[in-house]
Amino acid sequence: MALVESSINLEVGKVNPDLQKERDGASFNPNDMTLVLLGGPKRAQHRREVVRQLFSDPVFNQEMRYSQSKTERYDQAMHQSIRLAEYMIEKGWTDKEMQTAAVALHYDLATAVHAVMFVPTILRLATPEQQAEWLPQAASFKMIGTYAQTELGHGTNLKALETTATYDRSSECFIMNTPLPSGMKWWPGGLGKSTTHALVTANLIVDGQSHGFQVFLVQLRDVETFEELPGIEVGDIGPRISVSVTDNGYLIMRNVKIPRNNMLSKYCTVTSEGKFLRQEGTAKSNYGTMMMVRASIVDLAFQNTSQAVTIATRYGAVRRQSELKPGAKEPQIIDFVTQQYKLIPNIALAYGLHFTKEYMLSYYHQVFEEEIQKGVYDSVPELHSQSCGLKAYCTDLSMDTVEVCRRSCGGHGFMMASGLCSLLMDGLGSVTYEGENTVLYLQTARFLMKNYAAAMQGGRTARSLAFLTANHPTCELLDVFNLPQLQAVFDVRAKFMLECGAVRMSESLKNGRQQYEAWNENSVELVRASKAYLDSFTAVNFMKRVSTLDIKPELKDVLMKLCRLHALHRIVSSAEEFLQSMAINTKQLEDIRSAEIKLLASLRPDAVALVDSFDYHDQTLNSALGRYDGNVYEKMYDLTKRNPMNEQSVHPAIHKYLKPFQAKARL
Ligand SMILES: CCCCCCCC(=O)SCCNC(=O)CCNC(=O)[C@H](O)C(C)(C)COP(=O)(O)OP(=O)(O)OC[C@H]1O[C@@H](n2cnc3c(N)ncnc32)[C@H](O)[C@@H]1OP(=O)(O)O
Ligand SMILES: Cc1cc2nc3c(=O)[nH]c(=O)nc-3n(C[C@H](O)[C@H](O)[C@H](O)COP(=O)(O)OP(=O)(O)OC[C@H]3O[C@@H](n4cnc5c(N)ncnc54)[C@H](O)[C@@H]3O)c2cc1C
Repeated sequence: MALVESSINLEVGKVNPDLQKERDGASFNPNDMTLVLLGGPKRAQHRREVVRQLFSDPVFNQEMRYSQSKTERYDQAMHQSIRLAEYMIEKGWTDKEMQTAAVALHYDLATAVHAVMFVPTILRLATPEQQAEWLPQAASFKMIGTYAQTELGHGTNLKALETTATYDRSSECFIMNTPLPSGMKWWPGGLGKSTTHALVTANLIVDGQSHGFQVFLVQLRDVETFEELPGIEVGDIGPRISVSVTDNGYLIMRNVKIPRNNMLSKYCTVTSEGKFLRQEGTAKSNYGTMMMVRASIVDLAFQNTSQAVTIATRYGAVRRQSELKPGAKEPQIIDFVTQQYKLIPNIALAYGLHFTKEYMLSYYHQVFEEEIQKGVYDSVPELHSQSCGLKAYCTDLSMDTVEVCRRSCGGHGFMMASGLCSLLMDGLGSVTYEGENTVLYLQTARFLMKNYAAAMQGGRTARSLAFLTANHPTCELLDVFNLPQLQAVFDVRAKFMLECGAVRMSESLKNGRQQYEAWNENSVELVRASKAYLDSFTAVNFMKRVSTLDIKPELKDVLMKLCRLHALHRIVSSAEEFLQSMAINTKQLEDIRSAEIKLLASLRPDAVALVDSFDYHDQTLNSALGRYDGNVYEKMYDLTKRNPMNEQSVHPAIHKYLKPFQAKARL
C-alpha cells in the first residue's frame, strides 16, 4: 500500500500501469488544480479529512450498495443519518462538515430533505421565537421534517394547490384539510417513513377569504412511537425509477388542528382576532426556499458531471480494445478520437459547471445574506431568473453527460458496479424536482423578454444582460481561440435568439392574440432563447473566471484550453443558431470544428490528471471502472464473487421448479 498524501484516496495499492503512465505524463500536478477548485490548501485539507474520516467508518461503507434491496438500503440510509448526528455530538461536526459528508454520500440519507429543505425553510421563514422553539428539536432529531408542497394534482402550478388551512378563531388554531384525491401531498422526500413533521404549504383561509399559500408546521407522527397522529394518513408512494433510498411519500390530513403559532410568520401572520398581516414587499417570500434549493442543484449538477467524467476517463485509460495501428498492441480506448470526443468536451463542461456553481452560490448568498437582510429586493428577479435557468440548463447537460459517459464504457457501463447507472437514475430526478425544467426555462424567458423590451426602449437591463445593449459587429471571429471574440459570438447569438422570441411575441399580439395565447404559441422559441442566454452566460462566466485566476502557468494553460474547448463545443452543438444569427459563417464553423479536434489532441495527455483533480474518494464514486488505482477487472471479479446471486452454487429455484418437472417428465 502506498500513501498518497496529495489525493483524497490515502492508501492506494499497485496502480494499473496505463493509468500510472497517464499520471506521469501530465503537464501539471493534479493536487495543485484541486487546491484551485476547492479554494486553497486549508479548505482542501479540511474536505479530505472529513471525507476520509467518514469512509473509515464501516457504517458509511458503500461497497455492497448495488446489491442491497430497497429495505436494506433504507436501513443503511437511516443508520448513516443517525451516525452523522452522532458525529455532531461526538466530533463537534457543524453544518459545514455535514454538508461535505452529505455530498460525499450523494445525499443517500433518510433525512436528506430534513437537512436540505426543512431546516433551511425554518431559518428563512420562521420568526426568531419559532426558530428558538423548533431548531433545537430539529438539530437533535426529536423533530425530523420534510417539505410538503407538491400535490397529486398539482406540482408546478402553486396557485392551484388545494390543501387548506382554515383559521378557527374560537380555538386559535388552523384546521388542515386535504381535498381528495388531487389535493393529497405527493412526493415529499422522507414523508413515507422517516419524518415526524412536515412543512406543509396550504391555502390560508380566514373568514372564507383566501390569502394564497402559506407554510405551516404540521406534526405527522408521535415522536416516541412514530405512529400516525389522529387525522393524519401517510405512506410511501411506491417504486420509482431511481434506486435511491428516499422514501418519497403521500399525506392526507382530515381536520387536523394545529396551533396558530405553527404558521411560519417571519413575513406574514394571522393575529388571534383573525387579521392577516403581511410585511410590504414580501409577496414572494414563500418562494425563497425554492430559489435556495435551485441554486444548490446547480452544484449537484456539477457533482454528477464531474463524477461521471472521472469514472469514464479513468476507464478509458485502463481499457484496451480493438486495433488502431495494424498489428500493434490493442490501444487504450481513450486513444480513439471518437472516444476523446465523448470524454474531453465533457471534462471541459465539468470545469465550466464548477465555475457556474461557484457563481450561482455566491450570487445567492450575496442577495440573501446581504441585500435582502437590509430590505433591498432589487436583485431578486434576476436571482430568480438565473436560479431557475441555471438549474434547468445545468441538470439537462449533466444528465446528457452521465449517459454519454455510461455508453462510453461499453457493456460494463450497463453494470451497477460502473457507478454510472446510479448517477444516471438518481440524477434524473433533478430535471423534474424543484421545478420541471421546461417550466423553469420559461420563467427565465419571462425575465429575458422584459429586459429585452427595456433595452429596446433605451432603458436599463439587469447585470447579466448587458450584452443586449452592446454593439457587436457580426462575423468578427478572426481567431477561433480568441476569448473576447468568442464571447462576442455567444452574445450575438443570444441577442438574436432573444430578438426572435420578442419579434414573434409582438407579431402574435399584433395578430390579435391575448398575451397568454401569444406566450403559449411562441413558447418553443422562448425556451430556445433562454437556453441561448444560459449557454452564453455559462461559457462567458467560464472564460472570465479563468482569465482572472492568478495561478501557476501550467494550470492556467490547461484551464484556458478547457474554456476554449467548452466554447467551441457549445457552438458546434447549436451550430444552426450561430449560423442563423450570423454570429459565425460556414467557413468559421469549419474552422471551429477543426480547432475542436486539435484541442482534443492537446488535452488528451492531461485527461486523467484533469479528472483526478476533482479529488473524489473511491467510495463516493463507488465504481469498479473509475477506481483511483485503475484495477478494474480485479474489482469487478471481487464484487461478482460477493454478489448474493452467487452465494449458493445451485439456486433453490432449480430444486423448486426444474427438478420436479424433470422428475415428472421422466415418468
Ligand atoms: C438534494 C435535492 C433535494 C431536492 C428535493 C426536491 C424538493 C421539491 O421538489 S419541492 C417542490 C418544488 N416545487 C416547485 O419548484 C414548483 C415549481 N413552480 C413554481 O416555482 C411556480 O409556480 C412558478 C415559478 C412556475 C410560477 O409562479 P407563479 O407565482 O405561479 O406564477 P408567475 O405568474 O409565473 O410568477 C409571478 C411572479 O413571481 C415571480 N416569481 C416566481 N417564483 C419566484 C421566486 N422563487 N422568487 C422570486 N420571484 C418569483 C415571477 O418572476 C413573476 O414575476 P413578474 O410578475 O414580475 O414577472
Ligand atoms: C425525485 C423527486 C423528488 C421530489 N421531492 C419533492 C419534495 O421533497 N417536496 C415536494 O413538495 N415535491 C417534491 N417533488 C415534486 C416536484 O417538485 C414536482 O414533480 C415538480 O415540481 C414538477 O411538477 P409536476 O410533477 O406537477 O409536473 P407537471 O407540471 O405536471 O409537468 C408535466 C408536463 O407539463 C409541462 N408543463 C406544466 N406546466 C407548464 C407550463 N406552465 N408551461 C409549459 N409546460 C408546462 C411540463 O413541462 C411537463 O412536460 C419531487 C419530485 C421528484 C421526481
